[in-house]
Amino acid sequence: MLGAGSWGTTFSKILADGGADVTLWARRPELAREISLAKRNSDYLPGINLPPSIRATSSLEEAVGESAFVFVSIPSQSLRSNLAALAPLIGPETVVISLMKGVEKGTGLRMSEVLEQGLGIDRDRLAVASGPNLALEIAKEQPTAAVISSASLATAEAVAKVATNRYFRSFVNTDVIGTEFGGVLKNLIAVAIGIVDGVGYGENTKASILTRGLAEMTDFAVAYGAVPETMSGLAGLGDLIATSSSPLSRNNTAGRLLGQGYSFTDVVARMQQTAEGLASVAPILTLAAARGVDMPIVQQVSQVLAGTLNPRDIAPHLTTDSLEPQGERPIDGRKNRGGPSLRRPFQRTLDQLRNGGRGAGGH
Ligand SMILES: NC(=O)C1=CN([C@@H]2O[C@H](COP(=O)(O)OP(=O)(O)OC[C@H]3O[C@@H](n4cnc5c(N)ncnc54)[C@H](OP(=O)(O)O)[C@@H]3O)[C@@H](O)[C@H]2O)C=CC1
Ligand SMILES: O=C(CO)COP(=O)(O)O
Repeated sequence: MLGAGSWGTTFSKILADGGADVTLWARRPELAREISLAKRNSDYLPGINLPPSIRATSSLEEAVGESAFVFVSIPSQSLRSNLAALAPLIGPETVVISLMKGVEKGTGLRMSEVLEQGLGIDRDRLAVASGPNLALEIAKEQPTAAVISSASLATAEAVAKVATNRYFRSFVNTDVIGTEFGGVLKNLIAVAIGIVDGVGYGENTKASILTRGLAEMTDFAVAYGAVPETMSGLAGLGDLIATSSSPLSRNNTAGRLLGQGYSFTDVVARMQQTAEGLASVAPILTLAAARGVDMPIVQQVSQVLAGTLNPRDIAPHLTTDSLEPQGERPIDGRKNRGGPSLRRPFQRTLDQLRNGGRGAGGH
């Protein structure tokens, strides 16, 4: 496991409790020592006892060793700078799994794409893990599910097998794009929910943003090739609910501080852990513009971050001039407007009545 923050350490516990032999890489030798000797990570998981079998080291070479699986859990924006040192250590059969939920600033690449580029390994040996996975709850062994996704189903299944234990269950899919974007996009909606929470707005506002946020996430992910159903699964809706409703979420917390009137600079200074959503807003809006996807919620989050929109005025679900229920539709990626799911059958019935039962347009 590369990265001894809250998620890397918790995921190491998941793996060790499932019977795997785990070595954790912490870039600070003193943290590696604490984990190895005291079986504690007091910086990131205070009060949690780690499995006795977990070892930690500050040597990347020692951590990777002959491992069959290399999990990566560091902040997204720092991934690329670590790959030059990692690439020569990865064996020809090693499977590399991203636990990260961000896109790279500047390139807009997903983490599995950065890994593919930087390590030069085949997609079939890459996987991503995502889902409603607040680290501290899992570290306390509260029952949780996740999704492991890979272009190769066999790879996803092999990873899911090691990432399953008595309190943690991994499901599989092959929709890497949807699984990965689900984890990125829900962070942005969780920031928006945090903002309105910080302002003091209530459940109607939050439910409106949550619901419209899911539609926005689905439009974006489908435009980039995701399977729509992934957004209504653990990596989409599941993670959106967990992250938007928990004070444990750093993205939600960052949003709440913004809603309380702190500036972006103040929020970053106050956050002791990674809030990925803050760095992903700009690249996601660039990607959305490139495919013509409308993202009013993420747009307004970006304006609050820039200080150009007062958090009290955030109402992204009200920013349309049209009275049509824009984009309102079942979570299947198709809009109702002119779409077949709701309007067509009703239209046909009216036309049939008008035409004496001969159907729309006389057909
Ligand atoms: N925490 C959670 O509940 C979950 C987090 N995730 C994702 O996991 C990823 C990691 O997050 P998380 O563990 O929470 O973050 P934390 O802030 O808790 O930990 C970050 C870790 O990365 C290390 N790190 C920071 N900068 C660098 C760098 N430049 N090079 C190498 N290592 C670095 C830190 O080391 P140091 O201590 O020395 O600074 C620390 O070990 C994120 O993408 C997040 O979205 C996914 C699911 C759940
Ligand atoms: O990804 C997470 C839960 O699934 C963790 O969310 P935060 O990064 O907002 O804490």
